[in-house]
Amino acid sequence: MPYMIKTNGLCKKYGTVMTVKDLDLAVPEGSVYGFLGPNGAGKSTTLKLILGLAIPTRGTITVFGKEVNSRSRLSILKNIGSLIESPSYYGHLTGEENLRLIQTIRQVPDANVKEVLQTVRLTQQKDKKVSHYSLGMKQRLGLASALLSHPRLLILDEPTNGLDPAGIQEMRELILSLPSRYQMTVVVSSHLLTEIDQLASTVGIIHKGELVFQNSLESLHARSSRRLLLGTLDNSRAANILRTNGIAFQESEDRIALPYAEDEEVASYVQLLTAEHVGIYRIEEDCKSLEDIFLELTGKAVSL
Ligand SMILES: Nc1ncnc2c1ncn2[C@@H]1O[C@H](COP(=O)(O)OP(=O)(O)OP(=O)(O)O)[C@@H](O)[C@H]1O
Repeated sequence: MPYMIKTNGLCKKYGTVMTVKDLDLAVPEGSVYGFLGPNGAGKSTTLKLILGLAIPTRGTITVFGKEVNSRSRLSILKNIGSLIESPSYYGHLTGEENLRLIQTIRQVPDANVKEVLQTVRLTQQKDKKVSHYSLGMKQRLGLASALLSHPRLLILDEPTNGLDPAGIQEMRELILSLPSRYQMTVVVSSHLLTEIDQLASTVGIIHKGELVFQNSLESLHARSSRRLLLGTLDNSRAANILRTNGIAFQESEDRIALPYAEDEEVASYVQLLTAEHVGIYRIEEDCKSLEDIFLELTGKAVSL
């Protein structure tokens, strides 16, 4: 699979603390890569390393198949759009005027300004002063300036932070439309599982600077397997009987957890246990949620 970004053993130390540890990121071309982790996990640091805004302590970064170093950095950066921390603007200028300034500096075709304003749905407000923009509008203007030169790679650090629900929804729809509209790869970081769940095709989960999961969103979902929880009056006897009969199970708090089974199989478990006089008072179906999986991976409750 062709990758837009690959990092190899990437490390960043601040003082004595290893903020990013041995990170092997692999961002497939054309994907929306959701970079998920609790606050302080090292997401922003990693993104800054990729953008050359911080220097790795160890390890390598490859973007567009080229290793990022002091010589290649500028030519690589030309093809990356980014939105990291709050973008700064001239408040006394309009949205369009701000974009025109960037367009001139970056020597991007004139027509791109109109086009990106449309993409981020700011055409109607292009003549308003930016100081009168809402936070959501400012964030969309930031996205517009990141898109101005039609980069092949877009890096967005917590792009919905601080937005209201309508702003979040708008930003989400926008991000989802980008890969096909511009044939670009998007990396988007968030501490919100639900957000990544709605945006990403590939997910990387970082915890305390380490990558604890990296795969497709489907494979993350596949971990949320269904199972059966059995409540019996004597769990240790029930466990012995199941074990003797070669039935796989796990003891889970005050329940016995069995892999999901069809009706007849469930009936046979009941028969087996009741024949041995183990009282069954409850059978329930349970599905490990994405939150449970996140908790397993990071040992930390997820924000929703
Ligand atoms: N320039 C710096 N100097 C020293 N420590 C830093 C620096 N930048 C980040 N850190 C520390 O590195 C750790 C990871 O920070 P980082 O901003 O990468 O996390 P994050 O996952 O993006 O979280 P958040 O969503 O809270 O920004 C934090 O403990 C932070 O204090």
